[in-house]
Amino acid sequence: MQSYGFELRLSLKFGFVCFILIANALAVREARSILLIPSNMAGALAANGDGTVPKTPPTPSPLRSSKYTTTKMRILITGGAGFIGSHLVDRLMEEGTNEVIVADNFFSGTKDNLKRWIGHPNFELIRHDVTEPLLVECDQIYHLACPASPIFYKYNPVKTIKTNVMGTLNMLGLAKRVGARILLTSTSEVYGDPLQHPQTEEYWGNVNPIGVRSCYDEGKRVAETLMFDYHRQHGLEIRIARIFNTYGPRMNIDDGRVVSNFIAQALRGEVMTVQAPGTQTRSFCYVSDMVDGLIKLMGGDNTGPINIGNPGEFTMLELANAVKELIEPSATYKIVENTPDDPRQRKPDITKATKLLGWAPTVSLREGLPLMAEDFAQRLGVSFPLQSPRGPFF
Ligand SMILES: NC(=O)c1ccc[n+]([C@@H]2O[C@H](COP(=O)([O-])OP(=O)(O)OC[C@H]3O[C@@H](n4cnc5c(N)ncnc54)[C@H](O)[C@@H]3O)[C@@H](O)[C@H]2O)c1
Ligand SMILES: O=c1ccn([C@@H]2O[C@H](COP(=O)(O)OP(=O)(O)O[C@H]3OC[C@@H](O)[C@H](O)[C@H]3O)[C@@H](O)[C@H]2O)c(=O)[nH]1
Repeated sequence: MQSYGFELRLSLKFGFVCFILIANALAVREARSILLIPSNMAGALAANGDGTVPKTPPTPSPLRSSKYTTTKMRILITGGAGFIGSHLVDRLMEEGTNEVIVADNFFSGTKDNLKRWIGHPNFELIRHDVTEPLLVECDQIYHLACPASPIFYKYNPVKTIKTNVMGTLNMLGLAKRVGARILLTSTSEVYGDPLQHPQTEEYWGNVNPIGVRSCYDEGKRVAETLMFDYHRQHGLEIRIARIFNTYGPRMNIDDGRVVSNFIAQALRGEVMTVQAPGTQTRSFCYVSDMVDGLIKLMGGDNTGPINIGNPGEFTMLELANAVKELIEPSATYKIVENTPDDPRQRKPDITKATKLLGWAPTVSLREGLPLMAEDFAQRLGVSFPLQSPRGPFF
């Protein structure tokens, strides 16, 4: 009897130990299943690496895939009546395979910049403010609408930030609706007064959030944020160009930017206004190089942001001397007061543009300045003998 009791106690103990072990194993597996990522998700998270699951892009209009109706590429350019935009229109229209639609409110652009194309069967011009929604069937959107000159964007700062935020939201909504690829012309100003020099796209910037330039600098930063949020959330095909200072024919003569100011002042026989200290630097990209870069970015596979600019860096005093030498030898300059928050230095690192887009600027300052001066002279009704460039200036 005693041995029977012993055996019973032993088997009860053994059973209890087994129960504990099994319960423990189940608890551990349950805990792990809560923590472990389900296998079907693992790939997705790995794909984005940021916890979001990639979305398929919105479907384009059925016309895009129609077999019998051959449509041209329908390209919307907001801000297409402006300086860069009108050169982009020229290039896309000259390709002959596109239908181009410009939406512009003519705040800083003019119809005059587009007179060559008005009435052309593949061209349409709409007077439209992008802070209001726009419904247009299209395949690509170049979103350039925003005043670029500090004089213009500081004129109505609230409107400038509305244009950058609401305007970009409206264009992203349109792109999502019609399944269009959208390119934003952002700016080197997203780096603010850079502490990194030259600036790479990984640099987060040094921007004053409440200054007189913030409507533009922060507006463009928010525009970039919105572009990436639509990309991550809706799978939109986005492209972001961070454009550095660009110059060339068709800039507003009274635009207030440094190259247009110096050339107009020299041609008019006025003293060039070098804003203090004059040792601050910029890098200038000729407009035809800029347009090449934008088209390559839109046609490529990289979302960006990608710096597009000319790494040739020089001070404002050097620029004034270049205008004196190349445009008007009798020109003189004076140092005048600068505006708040003016960046002290700016120079693009264009490694990504070169490697990913196969792009690099081709027009030197020495070649570009006279071409711009010839355009200004003709528009100002003054004579300007175009001197042949005497070798690369920078
Ligand atoms: N030129 C540069 O050095 C430079 C540098 C960096 C970034 N960018 C960017 O490139 C783009 C074009 O610059 P740009 O030099 O041709 O300037 P721009 O002022 O000549 O052209 C801007 C165009 O947008 C239009 N526009 C402005 N607000 C609008 C609105 N709310 N709705 C519709 N149209 C509107 C203007 O009328 C103008 O035609 C801008 O987005 C600018 O921020 C330019
Ligand atoms: O008459 C002038 C005008 C400007 N300047 C100086 O020239 C430098 C460049 O000023 P600009 O107004 O031409 O242009 P910014 O560099 O301020 O902005 C420019 O580049 C960034 C883009 O996003 C902007 O759209 C473009 O305007 C500044 O240091 C300014 O102080 C002068 O010395 N004299």
